[in-house]
Amino acid sequence: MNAFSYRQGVLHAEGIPLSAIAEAVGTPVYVYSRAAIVERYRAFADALGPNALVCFAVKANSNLAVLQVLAVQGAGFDIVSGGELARVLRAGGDPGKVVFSGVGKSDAEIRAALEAGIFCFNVESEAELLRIDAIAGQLGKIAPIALRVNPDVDPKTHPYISTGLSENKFGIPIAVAADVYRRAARLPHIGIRGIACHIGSQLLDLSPIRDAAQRLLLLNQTLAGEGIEVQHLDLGGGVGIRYRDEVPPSPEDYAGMVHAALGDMPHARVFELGRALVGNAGLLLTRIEYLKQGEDRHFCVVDAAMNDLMRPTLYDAYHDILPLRQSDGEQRQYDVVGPICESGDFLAKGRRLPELAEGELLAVMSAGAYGFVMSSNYNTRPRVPEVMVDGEQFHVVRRRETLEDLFGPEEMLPR
Ligand SMILES: Cc1ncc(COP(=O)(O)O)c(C=O)c1O
Ligand SMILES: N[C@@H](CCCC[NH3+])C(=O)O
Repeated sequence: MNAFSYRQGVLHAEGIPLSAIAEAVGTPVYVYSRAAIVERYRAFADALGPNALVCFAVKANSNLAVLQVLAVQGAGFDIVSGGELARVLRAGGDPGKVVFSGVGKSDAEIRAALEAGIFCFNVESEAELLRIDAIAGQLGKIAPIALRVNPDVDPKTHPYISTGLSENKFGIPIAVAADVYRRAARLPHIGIRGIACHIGSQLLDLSPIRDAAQRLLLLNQTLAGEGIEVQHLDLGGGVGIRYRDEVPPSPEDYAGMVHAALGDMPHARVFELGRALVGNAGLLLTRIEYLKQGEDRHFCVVDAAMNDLMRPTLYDAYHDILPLRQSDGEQRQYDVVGPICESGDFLAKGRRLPELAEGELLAVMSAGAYGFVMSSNYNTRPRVPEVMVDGEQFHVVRRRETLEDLFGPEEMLPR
């Protein structure tokens, strides 16, 4: 399905013209499609089969309504902080389906996860393993763990979002992983459950994940030979989406790769998909404030900025920009920029668009993942609202911040 499409020349989110949302809620605003999220989750979960636990990587979009939609479908969750754990619990997610990744888990976060009864800690260093063992001991619990190994494969993606190379801070080098497992097996409050990895994000080629899976299998063989049995293999996330003209793997391609790599190993399979589930289920709606003629280019100044959507400036990422009204009129090249005082504040550069007018609405596409969650209050700009469309209806699932939300009396020194 296409959550966002032109109907009679007007861009809709499911059954609602986007202009109706802008009128009711104002701009900028993030708009998500419930049906699109459900469809993507179902496609992956069904293709991967009953032996799979598909965990949504909460970092991609932590809006409670998004988590709630996925929880109702039976999704698990991949979290990287106590804050994300709290969100999953608030949204009705099952703690028994939560995996906890991240290189810097604090005492308080480890304790909260043990108390909630999560499925598994993906442990990223030996020091962390010892700390989890000690805290589990204090609580009288056995902590379920997998080691997140760093398989040292090149995911062939943007260097900022690659995580599985030896130069990256993530995971335990695969060469020493067996040793750490041996030590883990002797710790009194650690229960070894799995082997995990995650090599990077926005992967368009599945062969690096297959290579990583093969390295996990070799490690599993070594461990099994010594009587250390794991019950699950966690291949992480990272499946890419189409932003422009990429051809990302389909859920069936992905499931096929997993089957080819793991064959009929009896182990449960865990996945940590973020972007692939929600990236194209969201957009950022913005209004044109001014059109401005530079010496050699047209600037289109919109009311959304790099603080609302950071990906273009941070990764030079491409996001399609669609005018709300379809037009086959003459095109021009625009730099679509925001109001922030940084030259890096752009949403698109040199983009061909039909001739634009002040006050017009634009949709910045593929903004459902790593959009709102990476926003900030830079330039004292309130965070924008989030809306969930459901057929012919929509719900405001996070209101726009007010200036009162942004500064409190505690900021002032005593007079
Ligand atoms: C440990 C871990 N799991 C899962 C993900 C989700 O990645 P993606 O949104 O690319 O599926 C990430 C982010 O790259 C991650 O760091
Ligand atoms: N924030 C990145 C993805 C990072 C993935 C987290 N490990 C993006 O927008 O593409």
